[in-house]
Amino acid sequence: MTDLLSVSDLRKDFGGVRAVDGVSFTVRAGETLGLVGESGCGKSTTARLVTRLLEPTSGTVRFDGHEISRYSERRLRPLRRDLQIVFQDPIASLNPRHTAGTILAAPFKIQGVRPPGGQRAAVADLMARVGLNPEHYNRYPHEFSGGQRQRLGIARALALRPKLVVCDEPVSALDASVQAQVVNLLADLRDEYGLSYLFVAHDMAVVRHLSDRVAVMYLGRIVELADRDTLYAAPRHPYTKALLSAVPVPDPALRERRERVLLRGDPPAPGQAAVGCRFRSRCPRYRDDLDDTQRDRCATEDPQLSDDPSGAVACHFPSP
Ligand SMILES: Nc1ncnc2c1ncn2[C@@H]1O[C@H](COP(=O)(O)OP(=O)(O)OP(=O)(O)O)[C@@H](O)[C@H]1O
Repeated sequence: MTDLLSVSDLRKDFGGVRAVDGVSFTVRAGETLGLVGESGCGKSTTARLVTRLLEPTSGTVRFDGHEISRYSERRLRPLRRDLQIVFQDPIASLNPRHTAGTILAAPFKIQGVRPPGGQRAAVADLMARVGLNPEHYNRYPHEFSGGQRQRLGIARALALRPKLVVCDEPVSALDASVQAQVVNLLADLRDEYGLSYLFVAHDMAVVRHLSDRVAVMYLGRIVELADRDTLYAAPRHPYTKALLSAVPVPDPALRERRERVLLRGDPPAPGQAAVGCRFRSRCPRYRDDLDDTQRDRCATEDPQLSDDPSGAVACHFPSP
């Protein structure tokens, strides 16, 4: 599989805050890479850097053969056809004064694309494909429910059949029952159109459902990256373990068996904890399992993401 997106040592500073601090990953053609972590870890910033809604402080973003990290808006425009984003909050990302029809016709207009059967028919097709009633063509965003608005946001992203869709917390603003429907829609559309996703979310269960591989982010860095099944069955980084232990398990029998890892303390502010492992202030392993010599290593040496074929982990003492 070829890499559609390749991100290397990406950094973004906002004033003194280093929101993204040396992130590297790839998304292969046809693949879904999940990017998961707590609020504030830099997921949204990464999504915006990759889609070049933000310009990186340093590092590179290579999309479909183009190194776009310094591209001007004019040079980006033709590539935007193939590189789309779905936002968390469809209310904020849809113009309240435009009808569904106008919103969905915009991508064709902006790119100067004339769909074979005409624009109106193309928009009606799109609406039907994402489960919206094409008769609601003249409705405004506020006349749709939250889930329907997100379907509209997805339809807009898919209008020009992109290669990569960056989904930035696409279901976290929705009710649980609606979340599952939208996640299933994203899965169906991916299979039908052969899409690749960078799927950004804080919810481990949602990420598991869609991803082929998963990257776990903590304070601006990727701390673990592995195949989905490997990561969920045998997490190696103490932070990944903690995130997984917080996933609700519906079956009480399973709940009994699972060891709970409690994270104590707040994460340090981004940009701080520059010396040593940035997770150690909350790390249950550091606190309970390591001897003084081992702890000293965590306190002085910044763990780098290993390049292990079975999965990469940025920890000096990962679980086997
Ligand atoms: N435009 C900005 N100006 C200043 N600081 C910012 C800006 N955008 C993000 N940050 C800071 O960068 C850090 C990472 O934010 P980001 O939104 O990328 O995290 P996140 O993991 O997506 O969290 P959330 O899920 O809450 O959006 C945070 O400390 C945030 O306050």
